[in-house]
Amino acid sequence: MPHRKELKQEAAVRAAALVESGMRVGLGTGSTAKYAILELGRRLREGELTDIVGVPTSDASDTLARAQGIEIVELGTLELDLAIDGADEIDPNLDLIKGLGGALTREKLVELRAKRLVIIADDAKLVTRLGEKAALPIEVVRFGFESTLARLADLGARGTLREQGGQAYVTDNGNYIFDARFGDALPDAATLAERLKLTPGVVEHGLFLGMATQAFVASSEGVREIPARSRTS
Ligand SMILES: O=C[C@H](O)[C@H](O)[C@H](O)COP(=O)(O)O
Repeated sequence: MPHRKELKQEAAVRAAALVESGMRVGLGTGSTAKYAILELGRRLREGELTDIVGVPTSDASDTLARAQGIEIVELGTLELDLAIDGADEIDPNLDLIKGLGGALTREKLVELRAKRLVIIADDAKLVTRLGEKAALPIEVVRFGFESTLARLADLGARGTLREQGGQAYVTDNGNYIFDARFGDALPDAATLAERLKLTPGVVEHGLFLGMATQAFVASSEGVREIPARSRTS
């Protein structure tokens, strides 16, 4: 039976095959997106691809992509042909929870500029309802974060401020992350997403609704393509 790492790699290779010479590509973050960046590097080195530029969604992906010889450009107002990224949960509509790797804000900024968002994952990420397994990461500014967490509690969020090495985890943007739970699954994800955006102190949340256009999900039976659909946001 293939290891999770191999499944992630298989899904990533399928998505990276969609990249053509001359494309502008959003580069995701995490243990699955890493394989897509490595595969793009391989394709460039072996002459299968030329002239692509990448917009990374984290400092880690920026460093990895540069090491792979991918030309990096600023997001600015660029329109991207394609973005490839992992996810923490994928529901049957291709709505997602993202941000376990802490990169949700830049991921959303980059992936909203992409004509297509291709999600890569192993089958452990598939859920019937968002929030079944993963907490919802919410990025909050550090200033007065206690009062922001109190506002989130008023919305029904229970959870913890993310830590790393005994210290509060700090994102590439200098903020904290609150990993929120809302009971057994999220209530209405669209309503929750709106409320979170209206909460002072919240920078971004990990609900990616109507954004993914396609997914490659790997299991021991192979890679299943969840076909393209149009974006609604
Ligand atoms: O902030 C991190 C991202 O949203 C990742 O894409 C997500 O956490 C999935 O990561 P992984 O592929 O490591 O499971």
